[in-house]
Amino acid sequence: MKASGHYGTGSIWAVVPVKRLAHAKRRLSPVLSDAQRACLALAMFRDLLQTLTELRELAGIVVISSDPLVRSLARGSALLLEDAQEAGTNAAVGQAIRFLAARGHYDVMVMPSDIPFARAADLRMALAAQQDRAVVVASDRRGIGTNLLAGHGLHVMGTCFGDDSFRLHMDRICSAGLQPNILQSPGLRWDIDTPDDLRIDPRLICSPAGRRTLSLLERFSASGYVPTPGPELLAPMPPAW
Ligand SMILES: Nc1nc2c(ncn2[C@@H]2O[C@H](COP(=O)(O)OP(=O)(O)OP(=O)(O)O)[C@@H](O)[C@H]2O)c(=O)[nH]1
Ligand SMILES: O=C(O)[C@H](O)COP(=O)(O)O
Repeated sequence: MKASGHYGTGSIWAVVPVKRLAHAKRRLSPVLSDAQRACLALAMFRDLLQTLTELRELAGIVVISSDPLVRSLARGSALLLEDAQEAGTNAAVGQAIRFLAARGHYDVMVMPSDIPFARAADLRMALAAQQDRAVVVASDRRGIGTNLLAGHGLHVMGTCFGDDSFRLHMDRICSAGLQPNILQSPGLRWDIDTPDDLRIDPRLICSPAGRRTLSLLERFSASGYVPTPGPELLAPMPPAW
């Protein structure tokens, strides 16, 4: 494929849709200003992109966005697709996975841009779990949303990101006669959607992933916009990490 971007040795393409920053994270508007939400969305995306670029096991990364800043920061690491419609997550993801399928790339790993704590090890697990006729799914920590969906031929199955997406994806995988492979990993479970999600799990604080996001949240908290994190935030990671 002829385009700028990051190209590894594998066959699976990572796909990340990114909304225009000015419209991002509306559910955080009770606690963060417009500018803060845009900065947070950008920090989370950059953390995830950095981790993805460490994964030589990927074929490459596709970022689909109309946001000029997102596009300029991703240039050089990802293949950029313009999201002219801006018609929501599924439309953007659909465009990206059809683009790849049309070029003979059927293996994809789709993630929202708000999972900054996803570690390279988590994503490697997802890549390894993606086998023939298996679709890998990781939910958010509430078991309601989908933080990762990976499989072969997802452009045929389609995606159902949005309300209750984990259940909808599971239904769709089963109806398609595919095998759901559910991935449980703390780094993948923590997306940041609501004010409650800003109280970051202490186990994530020492994670190698999410550094920009954490440092931004610390700055917000110092300026009094979000609840000040307690001392538990500095607790060491448990041995499992
Ligand atoms: N390219 C593109 N990405 C989108 C669009 N809508 C949402 N996304 C991305 O899809 C993922 C899930 O987005 P949402 O939950 O709808 O939006 P959000 O900004 O995370 O949060 P809210 O505004 O609070 O709903 C994130 O990576 C978004 O940036 C869109 O219209 N185009
Ligand atoms: O289920 C979903 O739609 C995903 O979790 C992505 O969206 P989010 O930004 O709401 O996490």
